[in-house]
Amino acid sequence: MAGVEVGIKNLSKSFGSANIWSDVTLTLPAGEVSVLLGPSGTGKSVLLKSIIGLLKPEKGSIFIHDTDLVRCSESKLYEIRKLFGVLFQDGALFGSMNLFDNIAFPLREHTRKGESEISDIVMEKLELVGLGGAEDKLPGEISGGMKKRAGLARALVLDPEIILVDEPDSGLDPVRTAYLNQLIVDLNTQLDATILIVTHHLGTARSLPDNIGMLFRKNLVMFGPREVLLTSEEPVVQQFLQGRRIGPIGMSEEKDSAQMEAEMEELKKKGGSAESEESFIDPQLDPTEGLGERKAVQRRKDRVMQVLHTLPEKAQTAILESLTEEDMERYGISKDQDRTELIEITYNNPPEDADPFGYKAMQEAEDNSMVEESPAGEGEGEGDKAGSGDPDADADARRAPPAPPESDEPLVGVPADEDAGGTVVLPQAGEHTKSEDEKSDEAGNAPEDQQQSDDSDEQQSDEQQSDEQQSGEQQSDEQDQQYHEDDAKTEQIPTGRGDSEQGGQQQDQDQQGQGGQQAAAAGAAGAAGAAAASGGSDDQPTGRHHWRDEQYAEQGAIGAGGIVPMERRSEREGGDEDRTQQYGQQYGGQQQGQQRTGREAERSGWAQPTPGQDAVPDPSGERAADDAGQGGPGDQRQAPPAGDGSGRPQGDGPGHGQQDVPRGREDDDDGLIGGLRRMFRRSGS
Ligand SMILES: Nc1ncnc2c1ncn2[C@@H]1O[C@H](COP(=O)(O)OP(=O)(O)OP(=O)(O)O)[C@@H](O)[C@H]1O
Repeated sequence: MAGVEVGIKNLSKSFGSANIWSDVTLTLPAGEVSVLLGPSGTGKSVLLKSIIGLLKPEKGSIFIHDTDLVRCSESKLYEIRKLFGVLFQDGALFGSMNLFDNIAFPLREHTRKGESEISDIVMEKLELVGLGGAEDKLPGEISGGMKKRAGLARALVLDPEIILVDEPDSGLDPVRTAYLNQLIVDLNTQLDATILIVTHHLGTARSLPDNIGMLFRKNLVMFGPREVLLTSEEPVVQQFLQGRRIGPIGMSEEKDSAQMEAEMEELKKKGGSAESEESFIDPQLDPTEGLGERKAVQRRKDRVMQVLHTLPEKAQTAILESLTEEDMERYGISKDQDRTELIEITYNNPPEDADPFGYKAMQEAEDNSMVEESPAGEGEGEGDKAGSGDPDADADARRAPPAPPESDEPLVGVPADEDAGGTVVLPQAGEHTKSEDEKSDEAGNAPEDQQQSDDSDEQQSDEQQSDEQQSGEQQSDEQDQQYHEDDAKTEQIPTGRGDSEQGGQQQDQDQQGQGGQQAAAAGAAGAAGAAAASGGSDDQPTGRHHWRDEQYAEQGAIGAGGIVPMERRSEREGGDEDRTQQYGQQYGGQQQGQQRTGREAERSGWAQPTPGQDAVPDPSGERAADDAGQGGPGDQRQAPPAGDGSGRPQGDGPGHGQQDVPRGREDDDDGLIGGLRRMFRRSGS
């Protein structure tokens, strides 16, 4: 069983007036490993927390199966979270529990397994991460690297289908990092889980993932197959991947154009060159011998071959060169076919059935979410009062019809700034300075807001800790009530089981200097979770809702949820098949009549030129808008979502997560692989 696809569309997140990122659109392909890069403070962790619903973006959608996490009810969110395993930056271990109990915690909380079974699972996971024999140690007695591995073991204990890992390699020595990376590849091989890793480690970024994305200047600069980023000519991507000082990224995230030009001049005077080193592609890590093949490899190849025509030439060349003889046979490419000619062919005759960006699927899901998830009883969407933390208000809100959208707000599921959404374009050096000023002016706030928000982190964490103390008593009662509101899973969860006590104990440990950072990580997630749950501002946690903080912190920090009962799993799988069929129907001819030009690539952020054009970014989106002939930058009616390059689920493929069979049918010329074959055969003859 493959992991679950995560579709993110036009997502925007701000804290107060400080925008963190806007219009982030990408797909984490089912069962593949993706890495998210970006300078410090660009909001990578915020994105991770948004994906598990610990933070609530103000715009956009996050689709898992057919549920939009941004708008779904709390109980639905709780359910979906069970699919996740999360490792936060500092492991977020309970300082007062030994490693065994830390790792056993989610099993004890969310399953009915007996102690002997729990013990087997815990020991197996400890062995897996190389911590066999350390089960009796307290977090305060082990190294940072061991804490990370223990956190990973805990994230894995419920066999998650989506694994989010925030900087697994920070503070680790290079050898341990290499081991950890190998472990992640092996896990992906064994679990076939969808994995997203935030990292600053270039070796990890180059050798581990199937896909790479990068956040910069409040945008997702790119997201796509690894070959695209690793061969990219975008200055910011090159600078980051080569770890150079010269380039758009400065000490405080970015430089203005004047500073950059001055640096270039200086460099030239010294006889240096501003040209970057030749980009190169490291081989991807293979699973440890004996584990078998990583299923994601073939799935990814199939997917990438369908979007080949949208990728920059260098990436296409790299992908074509990586094909084995078997692959060439699979896609109907003859051995003596010229690579340049192949690129021309894919460009001019893209596979007929491919819907590489899955825009329609997300649109459809959004429409469905308007119809299915808005009614009373679910309590989501704009004006959602359910989840406020007040059981009476929640009950009222669930009974009440959905509030009509405010005039300047989007309809549920439809981005307000449709014309500006979706396109990831790389702002030019200096442009950001201007737009930031403009934004600040518009909001009536100085750019220092961002700094203030940085500063508020610590303060928030302190406030939260004191909230934790105050809200301990209140927690048990309210938590009981909340759990009773949730459906069948209530039975699985022992209510109010000393959680506040654990929070208190952890804090004690922190005050003793043991695991302070862990608590901060868990606390931040919890604070955000509380706000997300209340549907209110997520940057100002209140004591009143604080019992939720701990609940969310646990869910977030400790594997993000409970085990999915078998009957629910089958429900989900069944539902998924239906959806796969639905996608198949949707896409059955959806793209056929659609014009496929360089516009798609251009819109996708790869800066792929139309023939005869230079590969220059289109920062304003004007050229793209011209091409589209209507709308503004990011006109979703014409353009696919930005740069995901991931290929949303296709009719007969595993893209939607539950089928192990390779995408496309092999024995005839139908399906997507058939389309690829026809395309190449046309050219080969
Ligand atoms: N709960 C919060 N309230 C207010 N601001 C926040 C909150 N969480 C994060 N931020 C702000 O969001 C911005 C992005 O933070 P984030 O931790 O996501 O960055 P990052 O890219 O992960 O950085 P790093 O690589 O250094 O870990 C920062 O300016 C941070 O101060």
